[in-house]
Amino acid sequence: MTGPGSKILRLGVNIDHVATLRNARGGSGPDPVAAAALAVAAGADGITAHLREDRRHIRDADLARLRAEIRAPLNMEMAATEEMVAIACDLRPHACCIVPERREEVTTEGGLDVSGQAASLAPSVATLRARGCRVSLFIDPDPRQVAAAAAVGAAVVELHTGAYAEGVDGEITRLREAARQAASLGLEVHAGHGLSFGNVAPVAAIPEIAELNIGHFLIGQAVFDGLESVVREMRALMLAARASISG
Ligand SMILES: CC(=O)[C@@H](O)[C@H](O)COP(=O)(O)O
Ligand SMILES: NCC(=O)COP(=O)(O)O
Repeated sequence: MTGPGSKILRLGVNIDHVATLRNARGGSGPDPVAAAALAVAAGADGITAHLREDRRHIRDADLARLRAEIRAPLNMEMAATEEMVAIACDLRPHACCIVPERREEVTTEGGLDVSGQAASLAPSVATLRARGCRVSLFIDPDPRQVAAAAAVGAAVVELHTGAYAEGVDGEITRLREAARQAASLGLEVHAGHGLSFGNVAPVAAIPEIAELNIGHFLIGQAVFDGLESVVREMRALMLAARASISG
């Protein structure tokens, strides 16, 4: 098939908030690695896990088990700190997505300021690349940030969809334009944050986007429908939206 709708669209399932539930009681369940296995069995194309500096959800041992036990690409989200770069170099996940982190934040509130921190980010990107990781930068859909991501040597940008999910005016246009710009610079384009059954279609229909990473909604909805069912439904919605734009 040719045309814009023929491009690949993968679903990466973020299992962080299975670990949030586990950590609420300090025991071993629910197990985020078992959730990852179920998600993959239901059609997830990859697993995303964010090792926060404060270890509020995913822990080092979870990542080691995800790497050893899950037969799907692992996308490790991380801050660009010396500690995290060393862990990623040891773990060698398929991809490393560098995100901004503020210890007191409830969630990842915005994208990385790549243009303002290019000098400090470039060595981390180079180190991770040298270890064979595909480096992704989690950025707002801002033309300056897209250009800076290409300039520091990233292979991928993940566009932060949080403002879009909150209904900010004009955000879908910014996402479309940023995706087009990134693809024209040779970057692979991903997107994620705050996506749900109700808002995923317009983002999935952006032809340059190759991957969506979705977590909080899927884990929450799984309480009602089961994890396998919500992963299947999300993939179906994404692929239907993408098919709707094929020429
Ligand atoms: C970077 C990102 O968007 C995800 O990691 C998401 O933030 C889930 O983790 P938190 O809810 O801890 O931010
Ligand atoms: N990078 C975005 C991600 O992994 C999932 O974000 P969310 O769906 O948990 O908001």
